[in-house]
Amino acid sequence: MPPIARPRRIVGVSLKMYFDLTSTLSYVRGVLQLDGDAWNANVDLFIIPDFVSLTESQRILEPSSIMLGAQDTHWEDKGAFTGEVSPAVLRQAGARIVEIGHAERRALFGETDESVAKKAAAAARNGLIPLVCIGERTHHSIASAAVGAAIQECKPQVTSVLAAVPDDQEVILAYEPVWAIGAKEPADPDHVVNVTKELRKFAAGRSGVTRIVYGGSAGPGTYAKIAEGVDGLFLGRFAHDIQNLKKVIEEVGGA
Ligand SMILES: O=C(CO)COP(=O)(O)O
Repeated sequence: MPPIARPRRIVGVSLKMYFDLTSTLSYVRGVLQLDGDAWNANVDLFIIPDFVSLTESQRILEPSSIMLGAQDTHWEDKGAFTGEVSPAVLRQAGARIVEIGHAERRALFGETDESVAKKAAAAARNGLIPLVCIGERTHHSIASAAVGAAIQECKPQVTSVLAAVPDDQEVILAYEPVWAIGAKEPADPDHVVNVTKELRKFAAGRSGVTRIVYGGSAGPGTYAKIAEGVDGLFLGRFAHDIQNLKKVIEEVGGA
């Protein structure tokens, strides 16, 4: 059998709630300067600022191929849902991707597999690519047990989402072990490769493109060690320095 073609690689950054409005927009302008033929050929790039910065970010990124994302969505398109943001409005504001179920939202804001699946369906319905964050909460010290435990915890997170979106819907799965987020270093590369190889099997047979990226203290030097398992990286703090982001894009595009 010929090897299964791997999807196009992708790198993304979530700014979470780290920056104020001015810093966010100057970051987005800085990233725009990185857009160029050298890496465009191999890598997709996305940025996820806070909701308020979306429309201005869209104006900045308009001439580029850089995709804009939102950090969350509501599962209904409109109605009496004070404080929530509609996926239809996100699309109108220029978002192409919507992040759903980040570990911080699951831990701090009561996000569940059920709400994540409903949000993924809402994203799909509105022409947005769901970027669904999954990952185990506990770091097992025995490496051999850690992979099985991670798969067990991630399986319902993945399958509930894939059951909720059309088979041909493009999906990005971000494998982010909770214990590796906000840490000094990313998770052990062997662990990431072993877990993501198994996760890919849950999406086998889908007709829609399913990309798997790794997140959790990722930065320059991370991708090469885990390229066997993932299609790219989802960055947090270590992309705040735009030169680091540039290095990562070059590494992912060239690997
Ligand atoms: O949560 C993350 C991306 O969604 C990763 O954040 P850090 O890279 O800052 O750990």
